[in-house]
Amino acid sequence: MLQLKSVSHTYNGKEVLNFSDWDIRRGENWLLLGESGSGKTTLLHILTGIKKPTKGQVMINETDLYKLSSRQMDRFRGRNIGLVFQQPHLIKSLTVEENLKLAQTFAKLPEDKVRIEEVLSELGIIQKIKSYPSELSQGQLQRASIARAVLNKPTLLIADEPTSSLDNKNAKAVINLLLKLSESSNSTLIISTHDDRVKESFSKEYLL
Ligand SMILES: Nc1ncnc2c1ncn2[C@@H]1O[C@H](COP(=O)(O)OP(=O)(O)OP(=O)(O)O)[C@@H](O)[C@H]1O
Repeated sequence: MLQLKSVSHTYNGKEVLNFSDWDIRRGENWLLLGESGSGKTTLLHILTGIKKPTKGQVMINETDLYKLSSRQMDRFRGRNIGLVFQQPHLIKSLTVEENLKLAQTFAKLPEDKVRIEEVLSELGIIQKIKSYPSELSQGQLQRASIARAVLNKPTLLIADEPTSSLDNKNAKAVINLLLKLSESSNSTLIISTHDDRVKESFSKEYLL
């Protein structure tokens, strides 16, 4: 479902990052590992349509990502790719529910309150549906941002250092949740991490 072919990226004409080819099948779970500065963030941005690589091709579900127009890209990303960041990126002036509605609107999908309630219940934060991000704990915030990422049932779920700001208990819960959600929707999961607490749950690794 995802192929990375002959991809490299050059910053300022000198910093060259070469990425080995990567072939991911639907439903697989992968860890993206590499030292600081090895290019993990760059690669995640390339995989999610945020950064066009200097060379090479990214195919997701038979779509050549960088052949899409920016409009098509926004729609494709909203429907096919769920992103979880290190720090939850929710809009502070909107409630949890409004943040999720926005994710449906961005993907040009109809507003679906039932789906929003379903996801928040699954993640154990339905009681926070009308709360603002500032009223949530760190663990709840991370779960709200996971809710947003999985809302549109993406075939590819990508998490960039999702556990680094969490304590052991929340880190384990978040990993188990990501594994469970990706399994139940048969989506592919890629997690970039330094976190040893995460490594034991995965067998496939892409090393930078
Ligand atoms: N906008 C930029 N301009 C120039 N060089 C950049 C830019 N962004 C990243 N780099 C360089 O590219 C390399 C890879 O950076 P990247 O952020 O992808 O690494 P990383 O593996 O995510 O690191 P970390 O784990 O520390 O976040 C680094 O040497 C970095 O200095």
